[in-house]
Amino acid sequence: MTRTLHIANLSVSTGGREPTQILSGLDVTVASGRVLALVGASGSGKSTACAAALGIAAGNLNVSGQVYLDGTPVAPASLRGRRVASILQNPRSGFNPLRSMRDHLRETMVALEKDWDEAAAREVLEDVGLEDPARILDLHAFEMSGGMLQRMAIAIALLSRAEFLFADEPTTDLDLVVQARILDLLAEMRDRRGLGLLLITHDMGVVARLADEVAVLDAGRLVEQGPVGQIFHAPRHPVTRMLISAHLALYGLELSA
Ligand SMILES: Nc1ncnc2c1ncn2[C@@H]1O[C@H](COP(=O)(O)OP(=O)(O)OP(=O)(O)O)[C@@H](O)[C@H]1O
Repeated sequence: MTRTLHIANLSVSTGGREPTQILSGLDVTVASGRVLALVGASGSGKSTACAAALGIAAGNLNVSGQVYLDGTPVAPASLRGRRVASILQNPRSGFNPLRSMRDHLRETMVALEKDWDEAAAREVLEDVGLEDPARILDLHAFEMSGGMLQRMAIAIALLSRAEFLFADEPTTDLDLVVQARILDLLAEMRDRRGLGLLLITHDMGVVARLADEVAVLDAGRLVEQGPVGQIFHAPRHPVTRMLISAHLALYGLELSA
């Protein structure tokens, strides 16, 4: 059965005397076994959309809209962790500074009603390219680099077996070898376990490699949405065309008219 997470009419604005609209009525659906890429220029509202849908938008923002799981309205906070794992842009914010990486993985296993399994924990750390897992398990967030923490967040998401994953630029700070490995892992989670992935990225190479559907944001509005092949071969909106052109230019290619 296909499960769906429908983010409906999501709007976000700043408060205060002169409010600014950051997101205007975003409507997208993430389905199990599919990857939906949310793309757009810097500042178009991608990260805000992800945080608002998870119920963790910054306190100064006004959020309206509704999230539906398989058609039933749900509170975003009730989805986090178990149903929807997340890998956010700033990985440090996701870790409790007082707890070791072993504690964080243990919590994930407890949530799954499993006993601590050191071998499984080490394996998942190796999967995401964290070498010397025995040492890593004893570390705290302040002892680790941003890249290591990003891999750790991905390891926790892998271990959690959540049905959906919201990943905000999950591979941006990683070297190309680890980046390729993580993208392969995410594809495997989609194909084998039917993970539904909302992937936020500005990297159209990542989109080409992983996405099934693409949604394009411009100044907080959804301006184009479609299957990945259509977006790459027949982009309609100027922003989509700009993103594809910039990507093709990396390979010395041009978008045909
Ligand atoms: N807490 C906040 N208060 C005021 N403005 C905010 C807040 N958070 C985000 N914004 C503004 O909302 C707009 C969208 O930001 P957001 O980070 O969602 O964009 P983005 O598409 O994810 O960009 P990037 O790719 O650079 O991460 C930006 O203009 C940003 O300055």
